[in-house]
Amino acid sequence: MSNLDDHLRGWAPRPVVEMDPMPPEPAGALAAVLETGDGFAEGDELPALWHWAYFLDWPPHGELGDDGHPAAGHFLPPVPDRRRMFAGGRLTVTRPLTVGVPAERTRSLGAVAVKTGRSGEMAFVTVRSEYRQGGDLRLTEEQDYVYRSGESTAKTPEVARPHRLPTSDAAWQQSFTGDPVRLFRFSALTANSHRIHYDAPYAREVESYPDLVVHGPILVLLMTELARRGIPDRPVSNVDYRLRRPVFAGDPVLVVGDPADEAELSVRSDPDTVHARATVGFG
Ligand SMILES: C/C(=C\C(=O)SCCNC(=O)CCNC(=O)[C@H](O)C(C)(C)COP(=O)(O)OP(=O)(O)OC[C@H]1O[C@@H](n2cnc3c(N)ncnc32)[C@H](O)[C@@H]1OP(=O)(O)O)C(=O)O
Repeated sequence: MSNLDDHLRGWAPRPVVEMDPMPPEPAGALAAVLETGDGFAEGDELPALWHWAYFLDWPPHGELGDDGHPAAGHFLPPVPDRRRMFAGGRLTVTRPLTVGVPAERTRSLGAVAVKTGRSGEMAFVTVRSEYRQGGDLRLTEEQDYVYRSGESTAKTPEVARPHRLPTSDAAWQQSFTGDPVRLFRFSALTANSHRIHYDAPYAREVESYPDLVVHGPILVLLMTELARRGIPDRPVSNVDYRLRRPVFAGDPVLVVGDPADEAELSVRSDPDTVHARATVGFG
């Protein structure tokens, strides 16, 4: 049995129910950070995945670890020297959430799996969430987090840093380069205080990344938004995504996709490296 299996044996956090009044302001702030041009008022539908700006955790400062993440948390696994990344997830939209209507979220532990990849032993922890308004199920979501234990060495498989955009003949294309100000604003908007996203000396010297790490949720939102704008007359009904390689601040990437009932999107850099993939379905 592996080290991580030892630490995770018997870990079984109970489900947690939380409420959020769902005011328009966080959606408006996310529109500003992503530059979508959307405005929100009470009664508007929230686009798929924009609930990531709601139900935020703000633990007291003294409860944060050296990495800026909460030192302990209900769905944070008991792994020593825990290092976490967002690895993937799935969303099903039964009906979009309505801005201005209080929502209830029930979170529970889904799968826990220890796997060995190119970067060594990792624990994949899936957190399942159901979102309801007025008692009706609106969203069902699973999010996969990957946890490693111990000192960081060369955790990212070697890949050349991209300097220019790849070419593509995809119907949908959008270029993106993460910069420290946008990353800082997204961290604030999602209450994500992990230092890899806004503290460059920490990201380089402690976690051995070449630069600030672009939040996985930004990449997933860029793909989902490209699809939402590509087929504006059909609502997004499901999103399935996986984050494969980190994107670093200053590195240009191209978000691409083609229209389909189940549209395939990706975030790519040159040389032809896939950083993230998503399948977006429409109702
Ligand atoms: C928010 C937030 C944090 C962040 O935003 S962090 C920045 C965003 N996240 C990333 O940049 C992650 C990028 N991805 C990676 O670094 C790697 O893909 C990862 C997840 C470390 C895995 O890489 P490996 O090369 O070590 O692993 P393999 O590709 O060889 O796969 C090994 C087995 O693992 C399975 N697997 C891979 N990805 C997933 C996944 N998303 N879900 C479930 N399972 C996964 C893969 O299938 C292999 O399994 P086998 O059974 O086939 O062995 C914040 O903290 O809140």
